[in-house]
Amino acid sequence: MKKHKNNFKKVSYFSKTPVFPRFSFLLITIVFLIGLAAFTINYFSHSNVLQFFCSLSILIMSIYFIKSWILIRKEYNSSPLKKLKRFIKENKLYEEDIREVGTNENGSIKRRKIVVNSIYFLYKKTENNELIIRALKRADRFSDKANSYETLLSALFGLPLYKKIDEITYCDYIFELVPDERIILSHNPLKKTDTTIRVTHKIFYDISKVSHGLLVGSTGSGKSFYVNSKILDYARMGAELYIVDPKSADLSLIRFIEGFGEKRVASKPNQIARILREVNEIMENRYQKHFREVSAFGKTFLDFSLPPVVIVIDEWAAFIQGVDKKLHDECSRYLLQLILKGRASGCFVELILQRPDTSFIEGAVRDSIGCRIALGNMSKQGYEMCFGSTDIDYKTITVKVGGYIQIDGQHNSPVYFETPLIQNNFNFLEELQSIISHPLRNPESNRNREADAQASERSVRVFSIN
Ligand SMILES: Nc1ncnc2c1ncn2[C@@H]1O[C@H](COP(=O)(O)OP(=O)(O)OP(=O)(O)O)[C@@H](O)[C@H]1O
Repeated sequence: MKKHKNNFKKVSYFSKTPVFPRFSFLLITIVFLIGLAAFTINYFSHSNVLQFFCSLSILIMSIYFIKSWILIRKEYNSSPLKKLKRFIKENKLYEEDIREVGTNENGSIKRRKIVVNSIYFLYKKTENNELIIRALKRADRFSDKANSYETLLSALFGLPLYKKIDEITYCDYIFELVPDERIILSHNPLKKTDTTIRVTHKIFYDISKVSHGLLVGSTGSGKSFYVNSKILDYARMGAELYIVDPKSADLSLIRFIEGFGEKRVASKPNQIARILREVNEIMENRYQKHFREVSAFGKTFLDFSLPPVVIVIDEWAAFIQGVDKKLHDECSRYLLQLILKGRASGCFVELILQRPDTSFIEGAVRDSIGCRIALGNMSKQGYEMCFGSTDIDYKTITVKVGGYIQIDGQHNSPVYFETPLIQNNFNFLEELQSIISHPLRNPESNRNREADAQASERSVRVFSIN
């Protein structure tokens, strides 16, 4: 079996069984015969001690070899190589042709069916415990169907398909050997701060590389619970949080937490516009102060110890539809600026929508959002508006907190995941309060926090003059 580039191993109809499993039976037989010969010689010798030790070592050796042989065969039989070879044969993924192979005794031409072409698969197991099966598209009769084996391959390996990536020259089927697990939210004493958002045990990202979030889902799909877990992650990294909750629902209760109040939590249109303006002002102020010189090239807010500033906006569509044109245009402009310009300065938007609609969020803006999530079942158009057009078959979501996620730089198509579990005894507001008042919350950025506060106060003054 040939090794392909990127550590892939190649399998086709023509692949041979590797040497060890192929000759292991022969090896065992040889060992057994040697043992038998030794036993016979030993039997006819007259020393009892020699007889005993010889018999014992023969017995141990035989057991060891038989066990190794069973293990090798077992490993080989369950290997992707053996399974894919069987798959190719049973599904006739090869081409035969009748060829002349000589002459018969009576002089007539001898013909035989021989295999002339086969589908080619590559496979590898990754460090993340994923099994990648790659069906090659070699411009032959197997190319058209290379992207249609998900059900068969799932059955072959007894694993659900995790991801499928359809490219011009190949189609990758990715299976998780160790399934991902949900995080269980629990009281988590702050030990150190970093800029990671944790989604599941396997899925997480750094906000300095992946900025902004879009969360879409119908009512009851788990959006608010999921955004709570994101808010805690942001709070742990020392972020300055602003909450926009036009429905005055659960999120607006954050105003009762010390340090939030009406200044940071808005429900009424004018308050919402003020908060959006304030965060824009902070962003512009940071650009003026830190990013004007050429030395700032390639730097981000982390290089200047600036805390992230995050604005969480629940039900953007409901809000923007219900305001007059002036406010609509103003708020839309602020949102757009933040999404397009916010990353380097550390100003981020977490946008929550009941359904993705291009009238609320345009394709180009959506594409600037690094982490996009659709919770619950959605129509094809719904998925398309959230992730752009992809070639994946979204499975029916039966678990309430299940959905699809696509993170820039990590996934080139959406993958299934389940949001962190929030148990009944977990008190989100208490946890947020304990994080916010923790002394470890990014002490070195306090100075910059003050500068931001001055900027936002200036913005409030401008707003009240307006
Ligand atoms: N991560 C979770 N852990 C535990 N329970 C959850 C989780 N997510 C959702 N639920 C359950 O589902 C219910 C609905 O979730 P949630 O309120 O987050 O939905 P939603 O999408 O925000 O709905 P709406 O748009 O109506 O506000 C919750 O009250 C809770 O019982």
